[in-house]
Amino acid sequence: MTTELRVLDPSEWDRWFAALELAFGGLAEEPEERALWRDLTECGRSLGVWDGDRAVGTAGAFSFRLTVPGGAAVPAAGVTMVSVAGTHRRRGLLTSMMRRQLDDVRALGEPLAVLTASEPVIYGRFGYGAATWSQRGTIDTTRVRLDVPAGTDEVALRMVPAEESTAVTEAVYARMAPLRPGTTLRAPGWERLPVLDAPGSRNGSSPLLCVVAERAGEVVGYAYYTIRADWSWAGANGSVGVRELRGLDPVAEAALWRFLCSVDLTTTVRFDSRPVDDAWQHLVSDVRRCEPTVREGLFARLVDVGAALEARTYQAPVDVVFEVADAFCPWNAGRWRLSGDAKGAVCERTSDAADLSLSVRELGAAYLGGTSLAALAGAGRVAELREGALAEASLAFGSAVAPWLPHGF
Ligand SMILES: CC(=O)SCCNC(=O)CCNC(=O)[C@H](O)C(C)(C)COP(=O)(O)OP(=O)(O)OC[C@H]1O[C@@H](n2cnc3c(N)ncnc32)[C@H](O)[C@@H]1OP(=O)(O)O
Repeated sequence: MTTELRVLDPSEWDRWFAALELAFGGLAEEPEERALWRDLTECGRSLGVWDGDRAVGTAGAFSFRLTVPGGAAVPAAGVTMVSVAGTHRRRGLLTSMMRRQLDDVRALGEPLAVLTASEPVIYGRFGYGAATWSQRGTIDTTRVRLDVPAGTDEVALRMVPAEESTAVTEAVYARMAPLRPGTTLRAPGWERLPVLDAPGSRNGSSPLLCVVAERAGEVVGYAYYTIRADWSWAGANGSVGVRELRGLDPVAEAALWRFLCSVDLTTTVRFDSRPVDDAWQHLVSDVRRCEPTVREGLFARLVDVGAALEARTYQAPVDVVFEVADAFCPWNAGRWRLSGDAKGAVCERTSDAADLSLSVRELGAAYLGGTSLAALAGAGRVAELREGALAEASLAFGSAVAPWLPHGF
């Protein structure tokens, strides 16, 4: 078998994307969604593996900026659209694309690469660690009350056609993006993602709906949602599905939750992706009944350990030497001294004795403050070589606001 790995030429996009669709189960994306991904694909940094004129491997990268603890927006490669044809799997094609991609990311000077995984087992070997967590739940609105804060009645709610909503909702998104680590800053074009609404993807739900929250004429939040009607002999049993909900302050957010929990003829509100520290858990009278469950969201990979660790701040003073193992990107391997606090940090090579030993995968997991170094040490994945260093670093790496990825890519 002879295959060629090369940068994607825009004229090859259809064949390249069809290979991706086949690897993901063979269903073609809805035309609206396909067009969006076509427009967003950065061909110059997308890779294809070709067997003759057949695409057998695909891997893309978006030029993101990602909020990190402290609020900086750090350049990050958003790894995406990865696939290998069933006829060519387990022969190292993925490994060859990951090799080329991480070399390219390094050459571009992006300190981070991030991705969401179809299967979490795939990417650890390439140095990616699970860095953010996401929560789903179902509020049974027939049994669960919402206790909203004072002032909620002063928030006015207005329905806006989803297709006309993005100027308003993106402005809210942009104001909130620096506040939560793990959030991508949305470049032009990405505003189409939250309002994708192909009829073929609705699965019996309504078209996408948008409600905007306002106080004294100012927009203070929004929610995108759908309604699925359902009737039984006992009456209406419909369900609200929350796609996005964002309030600039707690009262605005509570007003949106209250609205969604009181949609007529529905008995449940379902959501698939909320931060693990989200306020809804404290608004409801019975969180247990909402059956919250958590899973990993964004995986992070430090492509340049020094630059990445300097780009964020630390919530407590820290001065530790890491012994980093990184077989896939050996330029990161060795000892690094990190000295920092809430104002900034320096991370440089050192020959001093190591305080903590770990692989770059654990550093990626801990990087955004959503996975604790102490917890990783509890699983044997971080070794403490100086007493006290683990507690010091684990505290410093934490984040007052849980990191969270608000949308897929
Ligand atoms: C960011 C994203 O886009 S996530 C989307 C990922 N894509 C998919 O899930 C689509 C369906 N799957 C596929 O296309 C392929 O199976 C891929 C891309 C996951 C793997 O491609 P391959 O070319 O077969 O991987 P490759 O041969 O380089 O394997 C590298 C190693 O990973 C292991 N591996 C690869 N995929 C998997 C998997 N799904 N589960 C467990 N191990 C895996 C291989 O066994 C191999 O291990 P080894 O180094 O110990 O021998």
